Amino acid sequence: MQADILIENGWILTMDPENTVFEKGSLAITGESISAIGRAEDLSHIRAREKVDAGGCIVLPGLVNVHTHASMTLFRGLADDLPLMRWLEDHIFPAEARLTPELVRLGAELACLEMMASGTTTFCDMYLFENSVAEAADAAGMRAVVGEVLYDFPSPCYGPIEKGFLHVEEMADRWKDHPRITIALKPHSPYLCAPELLCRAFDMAEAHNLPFVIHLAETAAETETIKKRYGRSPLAHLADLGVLSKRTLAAHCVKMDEADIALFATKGSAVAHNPQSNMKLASGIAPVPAFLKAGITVGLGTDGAASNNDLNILSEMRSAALLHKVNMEDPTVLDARTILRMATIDGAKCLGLDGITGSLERGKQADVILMDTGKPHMTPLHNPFSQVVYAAGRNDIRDIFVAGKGIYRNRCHTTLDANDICHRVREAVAGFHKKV
Ligand SMILES: CSC[C@H]1O[C@@H](n2cnc3c(O)ncnc32)[C@H](O)[C@@H]1O
Ligand SMILES: [Zn+2]
Repeated sequence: MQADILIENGWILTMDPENTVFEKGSLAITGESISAIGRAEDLSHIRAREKVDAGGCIVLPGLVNVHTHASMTLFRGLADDLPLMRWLEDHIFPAEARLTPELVRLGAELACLEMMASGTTTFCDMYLFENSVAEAADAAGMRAVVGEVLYDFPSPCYGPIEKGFLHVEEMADRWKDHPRITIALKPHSPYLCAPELLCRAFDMAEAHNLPFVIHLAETAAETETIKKRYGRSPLAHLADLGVLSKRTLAAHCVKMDEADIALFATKGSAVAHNPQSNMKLASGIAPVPAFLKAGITVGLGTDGAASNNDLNILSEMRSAALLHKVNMEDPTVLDARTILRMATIDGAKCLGLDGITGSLERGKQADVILMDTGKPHMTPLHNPFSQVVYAAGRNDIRDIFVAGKGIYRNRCHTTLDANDICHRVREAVAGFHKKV
């Protein structure tokens, strides 16, 4: 058999339904896909254009960041240590009024650099001027689910909401045949979107068979507002409107009680859990163990870099594991395997992409990362799941492949010019500050 790339002798965590592990395994890539995977000795007959020595590496599916606002890298550190509403209304919304498609593209490129260097191959983004984010993801060689944010007030991107729906139609048409970019419907939240907007966005998602992504139940203030306005919890309000289904991904879900969770589980919707953003904005702790018990799919997100302040899913995994253990006073909740599934195959499920990514299986897209285990903090290596979740840092990521293409090799970006982008961001942000 002839392959394009053969990754040899790595400790492979497939994240397939059985959590199959090959302690000394190989993985062959032909074109965009995984053409063989198994024990190294069983695949030694495979010839390849390029052989990649993964000795001393853990080989994993690319990580999936199910909730971010990539271009908010531009606002990293602009305003910290504030609750959500003051942070948004006093600092972030005024800064965002000055955004342009060019700035959003630059911020997204910076985000892609950071995400790739920390093992992320797929991300789900909601922001303004999202065509620019899709272009950045495309140039980076990453996989992305992108959607223009919709809300009741005029957007700096499309103006009034009527034009917003037209804009989303155009985006869906522009990117419909792209192999790595998916468009989604992304109304901001129940508190910034009227029921008519939510229903229309959901109907459009149904008509185009696209994901429907929304912020939900992020804070106590949101619950209070929605209860006052509609007489029910944010979750019950969305259920009433009929916008919860298998295509719905709800970000945060911090303020959900037992009744909300039971109702949510019947809809087959998924949760994007953002532990670091929720901790930093002091929003609260999402009841993730209860979600899992109810059979709800949960993926991990960073949220934007202005409320985190990085885009590192590896550290998000560790935070999620530790947060829920201490919250439940139970060290057995969210074990390392469960956490790694949330950051890989369950993340892919949240985005409707589990048929093509999220695990290393023959026929799936070759979205693969190699993690170096040679450094002192990674030594010794008793259990690779534990090592990835509790010990690894982003500097341990050595190589990344998306759809069979090496987009980060030997800790160097191959698709984007990191020095140039960082330089341009510094310049753009200096000018931006002067205008504020
Ligand atoms: C998400 S794009 C639209 C809008 O939402 C703002 N935003 C960023 N982070 C959050 C969050 O955690 N909850 C609610 N809204 C958020 C972003 O700055 C954009 O203006
Ligand atoms: Zn968000």
